[in-house]
Parts: sequence; C-alpha cells; structure tokens
Amino acid sequence: MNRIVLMIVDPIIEHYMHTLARRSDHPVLDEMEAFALEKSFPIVGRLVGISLEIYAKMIGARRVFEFGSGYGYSAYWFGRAVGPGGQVVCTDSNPLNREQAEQYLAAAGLWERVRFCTGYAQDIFGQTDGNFDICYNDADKGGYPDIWLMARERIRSGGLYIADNVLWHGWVAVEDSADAKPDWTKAIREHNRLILTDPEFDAFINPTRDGVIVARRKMA
Ligand SMILES: C[S@@+](CC[C@H](N)C(=O)[O-])C[C@H]1O[C@@H](n2cnc3c(N)ncnc32)[C@H](O)[C@@H]1O
Repeated sequence: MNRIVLMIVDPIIEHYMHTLARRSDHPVLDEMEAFALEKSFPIVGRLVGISLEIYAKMIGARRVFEFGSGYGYSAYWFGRAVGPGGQVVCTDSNPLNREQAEQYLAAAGLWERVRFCTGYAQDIFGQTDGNFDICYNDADKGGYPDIWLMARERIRSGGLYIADNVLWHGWVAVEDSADAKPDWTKAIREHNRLILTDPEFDAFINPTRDGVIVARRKMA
C-alpha cells in the first residue's frame, strides 16, 4: 500500500493566514509555541487556538472540559475566553505537563481559571460533576468515539463539542492509505460519522490545519 500524504490546507494559504495571525497578546504564547516547535509537541497551533477562543466567546462559555491538555496551550485560549470566575478543567496523563502548564498559565495570569487534573481524561470526566459549555477533545485518537459518547450527554443546550485532528492528515478520506495508525484513522472516521448523524447536534468540520469538528447541541 502507498503511504499517501495529503495537504489539507495549501501551504501558501496556511502561510498567509499565519502572517495575519502573528500578533501575540502575551509573550507566554510565543514561548509555548517555541517549545512545541523545539520538542515537536502537537499543540493545536495559532490558527486553531484563535478559533477556540472565538467559539467560546460566541456562546459565552464559562465552563470548559479538555480531554488531553498537554502543557496548556489550548487551555490558554479557552482560559482567555471564560473570563474571571470561569473554569477550564484540564486533563493530561503526564504529570510533567501539569507542571509546565502551571508555569506558563500562571505567567499569563490564567492559572486561577484552570483546574488541571493528572490522569486518564475519561476517568476524570466521570469524576467531575455538572454540565459544560464546551467539551474539547484532543486526547489519543483511538478513544475519540467513546469520548464523544460520554461528552455529548453533558453539553448544555447551545453548547459545543470541539475535537481536533478529525481529518487526520487526510487519511480519513483515503480507504487504502497505509497510515501510521490505522486503528486511529478508523476511530476518527467512526467519531465523525456519529457526530454528523446525531439528530441532537448541528455539526461541521472546519478544515483548518488537521481538521476541527464543531458540534452544537440544539436548543431544547
Ligand atoms: C495533542 S496533545 C494535546 C495538545 C493540547 N490540546 C494543545 O493544543 O495544547 C495530547 C495530550 O493528551 C494527553 N493524552 C492523550 N490521551 C489521553 C487520555 N486519554 N487521558 C489523559 N491524557 C491524554 C497526552 O499526554 C498529550 O499531552
């Protein structure tokens, strides 16, 4: 089988969009991005980060749950959006990521809005009470269908489910691609199908970077 490499966004367009989004409101953002570049850590990046903040502000989000927070880059954007008194529940299996997130997000003045739990995100979600304005999924891709099924139950009317990497290098669209993790591709396809056929949600895929799905729970 061929290993097919697909460009989701033409690099020239991607570059143009980045030039427009270069401005940083806080030096910590640049530090977080530099760290990702140096360590090849898969953060969502500037273009998706900006969109997360805007989606959250558009629905007046005050409480967000993140499945897979890394060292807090996506939480930086949600933290800005939820405002003082808002809460971003972060989860990550690696305790070192929590330490690093604390340093970055405290420097940005956002740590007070964050509750960062170390462990398996799905378990932490089960142990956390209440509903959310946004559930954001960026955990290991094999768990995507199950995370959707648990998260959808606890998103308020008009709230959002957002997941990153739903086009997965384009492999979801190519049946016989010899991708690095075929089980993950299969899981993402199932995840996307479940969401797009769910009668209680309106959903679309924004083909920015690696694809971001946004699903809004219909109003009762
Ligand atoms: C793609 S990175 C997250 C990046 C982050 N959302 C950002 O853009 O800044 C995925 C992270 O989720 C963590 N992770 C993956 N699956 C997990 C799970 N089921 N429970 C907890 N952490 C998980 C990994 O340790 C990794 O740090």
